Amino acid sequence: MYIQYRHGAQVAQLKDQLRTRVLGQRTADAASLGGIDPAAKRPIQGGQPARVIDTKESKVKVDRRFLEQLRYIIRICIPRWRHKTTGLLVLHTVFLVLRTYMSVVVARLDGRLVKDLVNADGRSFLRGLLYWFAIAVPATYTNSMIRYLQSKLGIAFRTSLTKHVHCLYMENNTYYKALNLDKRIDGADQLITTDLNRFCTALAGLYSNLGKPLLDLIIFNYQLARSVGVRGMWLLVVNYLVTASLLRAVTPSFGALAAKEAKFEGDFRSAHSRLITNAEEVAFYNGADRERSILDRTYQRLIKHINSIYKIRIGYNMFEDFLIKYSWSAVGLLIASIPVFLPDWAGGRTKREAARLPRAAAAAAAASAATSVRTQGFITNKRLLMSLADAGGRVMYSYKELSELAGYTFRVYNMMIVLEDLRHDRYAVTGADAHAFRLDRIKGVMAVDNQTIKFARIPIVTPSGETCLVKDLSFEVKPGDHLMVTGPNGAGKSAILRVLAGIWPQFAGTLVRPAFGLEHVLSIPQRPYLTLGSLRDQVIYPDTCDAMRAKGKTDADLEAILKLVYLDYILPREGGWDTVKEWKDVFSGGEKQRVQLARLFYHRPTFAVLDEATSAVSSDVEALLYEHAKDAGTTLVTISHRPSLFKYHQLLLRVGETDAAAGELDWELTRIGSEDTTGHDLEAQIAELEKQLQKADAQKARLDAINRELRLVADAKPDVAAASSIRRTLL
Ligand SMILES: Nc1ncnc2c1ncn2[C@@H]1O[C@H](COP(=O)(O)OP(=O)(O)OP(=O)(O)O)[C@@H](O)[C@H]1O
Repeated sequence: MYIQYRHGAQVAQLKDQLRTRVLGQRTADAASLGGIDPAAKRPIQGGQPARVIDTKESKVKVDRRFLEQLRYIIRICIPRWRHKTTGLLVLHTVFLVLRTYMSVVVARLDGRLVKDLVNADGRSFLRGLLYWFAIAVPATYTNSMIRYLQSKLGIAFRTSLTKHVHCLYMENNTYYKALNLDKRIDGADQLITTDLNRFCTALAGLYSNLGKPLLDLIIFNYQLARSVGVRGMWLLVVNYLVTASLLRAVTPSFGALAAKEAKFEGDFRSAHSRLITNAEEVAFYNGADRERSILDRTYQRLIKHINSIYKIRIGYNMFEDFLIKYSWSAVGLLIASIPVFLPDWAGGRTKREAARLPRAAAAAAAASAATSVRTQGFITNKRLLMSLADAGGRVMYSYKELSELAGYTFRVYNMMIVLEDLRHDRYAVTGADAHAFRLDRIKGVMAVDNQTIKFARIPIVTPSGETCLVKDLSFEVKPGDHLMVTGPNGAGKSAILRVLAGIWPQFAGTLVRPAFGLEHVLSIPQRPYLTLGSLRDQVIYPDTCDAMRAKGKTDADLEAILKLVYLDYILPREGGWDTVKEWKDVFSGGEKQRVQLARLFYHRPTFAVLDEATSAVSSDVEALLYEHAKDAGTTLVTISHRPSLFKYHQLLLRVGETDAAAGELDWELTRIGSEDTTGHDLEAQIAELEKQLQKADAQKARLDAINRELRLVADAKPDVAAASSIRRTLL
């Protein structure tokens, strides 16, 4: 019987019969969706444009955009005030203040020690030394706590961000969409593992590298103002302003350079990952030289870029050192000399100390006391100025770090925005105006019926909307109606399954399918997937051991399943269910496929979609597997080129075999056993027989050749036994 659906009527009927739900709207409740939670995993939707992001690294700098991006990320790191990270920040700040206070105390003590030396006051000097050691203990503790808390802050930022990104990445198949449907980010693995870490380290470092010197600047300036007076302070402020504007003018765009470096690092890493994933194939092809040239090329590009950064840094560092180390020291000495040469300009504290000098004493004693007070003041001021120069220097250096942070912020922010877009099915549509199908105009409708898979006028289109592989596809599979899908390579057979699974967009038409869940539909892909974990984990994937026990299944049940797929021998071979190995390297191609089939018997779905899932399994075993699957009550949807599988199915869907250019539909649905498929069956069987006949001819020719050789050998050496032994060997 020939079945060809009438699309319009079919769709109208569908609409009447089924509770439908338009993608992108969550109007139906769980009950009306056949038991699935509407917020649970859904097929991809559309209708909203993606947010426009600027992906040009060259535009990265410390500006308003950077601050907005940073604010966005920090709000994810610290979502509320009563957060663990806030506690860390407060503690870190306390230690930073403590360190600055210690620096002031040390500067004063230093001045006092030198004064005692000049005065030759041994007792006071020894007392001062005692203070010196006493302060060393809390000072060193403070320093190491600052380093510890900085690392803890970095980890806290990273944990919050990684959790957030994992949530975005793993929900609603975003990881698949980032790779296949939207090209705005490349190397998501590098972004999540390396760039995120660099961002967090830079942010935590910046807080202490910028927060501490800023605090130092305030406190030291106040201390200094009391000593060197207002004019001295003005000189200092002018010095800061001039230096800062000079540095800003000459600083290269370190942010853009850092973002580019991170990208090249990502490319280099992914080149290595590709080699690891495809090591066996490369080895078979002897492709080491070709692969090495790819690795070398990506490495060279990275190194060339890093070298150019180093070269840029030579001139910049020279200028920075000249300004901060030498000019600032000279200005510092000038300022420290104010109380000595211009006592009228000095600050209040210096004047008070000068006033306390003994007036009535002898001239020599007065001169000596004045010298010691001046020395103490100078040493204290010099130390404060050195600390100030150090703090100012660090603030200036931080500008470079801030620029680099801008680079990492740019990459992390863009990744988050894209992932968020993809999670909500917002795609970047490039040059798609010319296409009939667009990701931002998805009109597909989906309904849930646990006993049906039904396509009604659904076009099978590549995700970009560029190529329509199958036009207005319509078919229906009910339990027991096993369907086989055939067609030439690249016709779009697997694409049909991708639309069914909701990982490719359904641009139009109506899809009726069971709720999402492996007990309803299990898809077994072309390339077997083996997960990290024990042998048991391979069979029950994606369930965990606890989930398996909760379902009331035991290891004995799993053993029975292994028997069904003729894999029971692997249990003793691999050392039991708890053995953990890199299973993709342990199993042969056929074994991998049979492990995948074991999952089918474990989950026992209503429908199983097998995409060339038995291509590496021998025909006799394949036949038994199909029989077992059908006995288990699973309805099969098989993609295969093997005519030998026809007999296990009721329906045959052929795609890509008609002349689509002539306006015909490029698919055809027939019932197996009907006149049409019988013809197809016969053709396939004739082709198979012809192939075998050709083989027989080749074997006969080989036999003749061997007999001729033997005759020659027998003529030369008439030893019949030897000749027959040679014959056995040759055959
Ligand atoms: N992510 C993608 N983006 C764009 N085009 C794609 C994508 N994935 C596959 N295609 C294209 O879609 C077409 C159909 O692919 P599909 O995997 O469905 O073929 P198939 O009929 O299953 O072929 P085969 O028998 O070789 O497995 C191919 O031409 C392929 O290049």
